[in-house]
Amino acid sequence: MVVPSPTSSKITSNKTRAMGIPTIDLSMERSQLSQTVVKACEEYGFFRVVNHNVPKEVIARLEEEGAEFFSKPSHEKRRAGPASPFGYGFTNIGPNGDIGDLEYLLLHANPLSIAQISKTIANDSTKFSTVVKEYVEVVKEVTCEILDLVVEGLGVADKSGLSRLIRDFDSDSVLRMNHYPPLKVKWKGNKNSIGFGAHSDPQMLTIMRSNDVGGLQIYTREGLWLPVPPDPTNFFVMVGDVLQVMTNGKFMSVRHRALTNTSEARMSMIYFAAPPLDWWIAPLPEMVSPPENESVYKAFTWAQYKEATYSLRLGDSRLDLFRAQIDTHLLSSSQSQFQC
Ligand SMILES: C=C1C[C@]23C[C@@]1(O)CC[C@H]2[C@@]12CC[C@H](O)[C@@](C)(C(=O)O1)[C@H]2[C@@H]3C(=O)O
Ligand SMILES: O=C(O)CCC(=O)C(=O)O
Ligand SMILES: [Fe+2]
Repeated sequence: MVVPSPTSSKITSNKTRAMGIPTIDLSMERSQLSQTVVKACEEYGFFRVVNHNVPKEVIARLEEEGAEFFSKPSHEKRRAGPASPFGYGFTNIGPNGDIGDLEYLLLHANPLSIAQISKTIANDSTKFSTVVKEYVEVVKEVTCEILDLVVEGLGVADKSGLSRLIRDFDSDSVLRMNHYPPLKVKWKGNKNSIGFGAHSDPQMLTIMRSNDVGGLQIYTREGLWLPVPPDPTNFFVMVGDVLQVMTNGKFMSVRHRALTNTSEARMSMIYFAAPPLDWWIAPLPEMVSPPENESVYKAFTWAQYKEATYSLRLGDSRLDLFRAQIDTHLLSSSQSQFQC
């Protein structure tokens, strides 16, 4: 069932409804669950997941490894950088001049890559690598369960068509740990800064959690930035650009950003589920039938989409470049108004 989060007001009208954060209880009866997941993806592109069965020890172990790494002196952390794209990064986000008040670790989710990069990150690289792999495995399962529910709710014939891409050994999924230190300068009143600027995630689905410090905001269809109350024991799920294309625009990737907190450090861990690089992305057959439901997007590989993503700024709207009929005005306005 889509229900308001405990911190949001009771859903009563269309206006207040938009203000709530939908919560999906994974222990619910399956047919109802799949419909609810589809509804949340369609209406918000964002929801909280509870009763996910991920052992809290797995989360705690990664949290501990992250905290240990980020507490090291800068010169030690820099040995794991620069993030191009994988490794340790700070202030710079991506290759095109985007900046934010954060430091991060960006890792490919493939077990061999994790083992390799861990050597540059931790003194006990075997422990670090084991903890990261364990987290990736459990969060991948949650992702696949959600994707199977999506497929079921949409009435797609190939029941594991989406999750198979994420389970594939060559899946291009990544794991990111962001650390937002508290502001050094204390302002009168509350003055937050931008930790991670507004954007949508390019992949299929994003599964994130953070410690008990707020900062994440999502951009609602009503044009408001909605703060997401932190929930360290549960996950937040976001529709990414690839799922928008695969559903032919029925789902829309959600814009979001992270603000820093003035007094407390925030740490988030985010799994971005992506298909293999050579996978062709196009609307699912059921999303373009009957035939008058034409595809809104051209087909492209994930590698092509990534290339476009990395050639643009964080807040730019890359999907416009892959529309079946490109409006010339969209080409020039793919430089987004959402930069901040
Ligand atoms: C500025 C950039 C960083 C980013 C690649 C990009 O060129 C545009 C998208 C950014 C993003 C956002 C979601 C994920 O955090 C990320 C890893 C991704 O796949 O796309 C980052 C990229 C990055 O930090 O490398
Ligand atoms: O750290 C966060 O809460 C959000 C970061 C984010 O959106 C990203 O890394 O893509
Ligand atoms: Fe993001």
